[in-house]
Amino acid sequence: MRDSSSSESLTFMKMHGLGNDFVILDSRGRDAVVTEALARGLGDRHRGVGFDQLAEIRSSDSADIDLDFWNSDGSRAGACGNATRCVAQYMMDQLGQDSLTIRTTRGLLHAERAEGGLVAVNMGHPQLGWAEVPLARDVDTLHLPLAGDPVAVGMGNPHCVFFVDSAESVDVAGLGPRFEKDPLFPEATNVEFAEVRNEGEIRMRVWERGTGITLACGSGACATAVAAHRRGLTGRTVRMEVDGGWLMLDWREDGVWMTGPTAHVFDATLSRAFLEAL
Ligand SMILES: N[C@H](CCC[C@H](N)C(=O)O)C(=O)O
Repeated sequence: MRDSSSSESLTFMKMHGLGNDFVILDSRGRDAVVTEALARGLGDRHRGVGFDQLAEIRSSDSADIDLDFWNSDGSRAGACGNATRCVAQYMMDQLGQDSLTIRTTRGLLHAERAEGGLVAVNMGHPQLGWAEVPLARDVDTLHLPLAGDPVAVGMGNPHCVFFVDSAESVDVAGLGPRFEKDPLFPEATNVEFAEVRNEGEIRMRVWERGTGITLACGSGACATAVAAHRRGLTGRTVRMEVDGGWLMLDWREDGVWMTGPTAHVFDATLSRAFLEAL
């Protein structure tokens, strides 16, 4: 058995979904290896590998796999839609399956192959009540008492969605961190800036909690689609252009489905020296 204090080397995969990039560790059949220090060390793009999220696959007794997520600052993420799709692609290929069940901290998720080599995942029902998001106090999640009149949506992690006239001209780097740590969000929040182009299409840019600007955020795309529909701006199905490409969102009876591409970039091994220096 390997554990985080071991000096053995450690193999990992680098994958991405629309440029939202991940280091993925396959820890099935062994003890979990990820610690906050490992997440932060690996997440350093200069001295480590670099990723938006780290995902660790674990053996499961109630699904095909269990899956845990970390941000590059070492904090835990309760949900990560694009990493879920990437891991689903890897596991379905490895197991020769067309669908996969995944246990995450937010519950059981279902993923499957979609047309054109894409992967779809049901990210579950959105959390629309203030306590579920979570927010610090009882306010209307559809109109938060914050400048810009954003919407709060939980997707297993918190999201604060602003509707803007032009997503391209929003200062995401300036506004993102300001709202990420707003006291209304006791666990901080991911921040989305969405421009509704028409009732079936949205342009969205994102500041992720614990990571910063990313090229795509799957749970953020789901939250944005839910917020737009709740505001009466779109239907239940939308195409969404993020900085890294396009996602399809569909808020169905059984949850919010997200479909998009995945890419497996390389596999590599961390040196003992790197692990020992953590
Ligand atoms: N990139 C991820 C979201 C990570 C969420 C994380 N930043 C947090 O909630 O702390 C996604 O595709 O859903």
